[in-house]
Formats: sequence, structure tokens, C-alpha cells
Amino acid sequence: ALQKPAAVFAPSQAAHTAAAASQTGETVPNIPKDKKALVVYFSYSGNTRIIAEQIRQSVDGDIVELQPLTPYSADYDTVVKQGKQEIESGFKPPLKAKVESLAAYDVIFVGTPIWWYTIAPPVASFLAESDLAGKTIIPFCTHGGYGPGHNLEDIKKLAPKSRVLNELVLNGSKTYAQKDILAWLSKVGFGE
Ligand SMILES: Cc1cc2nc3c(=O)[nH]c(=O)nc-3n(C[C@H](O)[C@H](O)[C@H](O)COP(=O)(O)O)c2cc1C
Repeated sequence: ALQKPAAVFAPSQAAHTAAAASQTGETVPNIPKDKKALVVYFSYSGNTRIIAEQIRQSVDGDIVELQPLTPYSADYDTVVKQGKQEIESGFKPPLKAKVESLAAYDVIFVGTPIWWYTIAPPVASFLAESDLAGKTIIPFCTHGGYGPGHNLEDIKKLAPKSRVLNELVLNGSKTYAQKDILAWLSKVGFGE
């Protein structure tokens, strides 16, 4: 399944308009909650970051962007090839910073672009190096049209002591209204 040409994962940047929409659009009340939430995500070309910000806005939580110690190339095709190698070899790149104070959060949203049908390597690094026992993990991903692949299974494998809820799967080239994000949040039971 990994033999598809690199061109199929062409960058999709239509999501940029979503940021503007979520700032100028409808006002949405925060979901009432007694749990403290953290949004942790990686984003190479910006699509997952937009969703991460929308989630943070809806849950009124904190947010952390994962960054590999060695940044990925600015050249997209180079990254598509490198990502393939990293995923096939199970490489988990060292992160620029360890995510601190996880103990303070009950719920951790984990966001990733889909790379070669799974989570991006920096997200694998985060899951592998963090103590997530007893946490509720709510995954979300953006993909380029080929769907979420096996990323949810891979998240569960890397966080065996967490309760991993259903994933929000989004197409990175589409835009999502804040109310769509809220609808998903209440569907996964956040705030109950
Ligand atoms: C290394 C790499 C691998 C990718 N692999 C896939 C894939 O397997 N399936 C897919 O639908 N999209 C794939 N894409 C496209 C991204 O998942 C999609 O553009 C996503 O929204 C990017 O999120 P970001 O802007 O937060 O980095 C890939 C992109 C890159 C850079």
C-alpha cells in the first residue's frame, strides 16, 4: 500500500481560510466541563494546526505544537520521501521540547497529519516518550484524500494505558466550521 507515487500527497492548503472563518464567524460557547484539556499536535504544512486551534478554542484548554529537533525540509517532496523512510523504519525523531506537566491534564487531544497511512513520526515520539497512563486521548487527524489509514490503531499501540476515544478524521484541504468541531466534541462525550 505504500507504493503510491509521492505526487498523490500533494500539499493542500485550502484550509487557510478556516482560520479566518473561525475568527470572524459565529460565536460558540465553550462546552461546560470540569476536566482540563491539552491539545498536542504536529503540523508540517499547517492544516492540522488550524484544527488544533479550533479545538483549543472550543474546549478552552492549552495547546502545544510538537516540533522535531531537526526541522523537516521546506521541500515538500523531500519530506514525503523522508516520511516514508522514517515510518517504514519506525524512526521516532527527538523532539525540540518534551511536553511538560502532563499530570495536570485529564484529557489530551492528539493531532496529526496522516503520513503514509499513519501518524507523523513526531507524534509517535510524543506518544512513546510520555507517561499517558490513565489519560483520555482524543485523536484527530487531517489527510490528503486517502483517509486515516491505520493511525488510530498505531496511536492505541503507543498509548496502551490510555483510554483512546473515537477520532476526528478530516480532509486537510477542506475547511470546518467551529460548530462542526463542537458537534464532534459532544459526540465523543467531551464535557460530560
Ligand atoms: C510525508 C507525507 C506523507 C503523506 N501521506 C499521506 C497519506 O498516506 N494519505 C493521505 O491522505 N495524505 C497524505 N499526506 C497529505 C497530508 O496528510 C495532508 O496534506 C495533511 O492535511 C497535512 O497536514 P499538515 O498541513 O498539518 O501537515 C502526506 C503528506 C506528507 C507530507
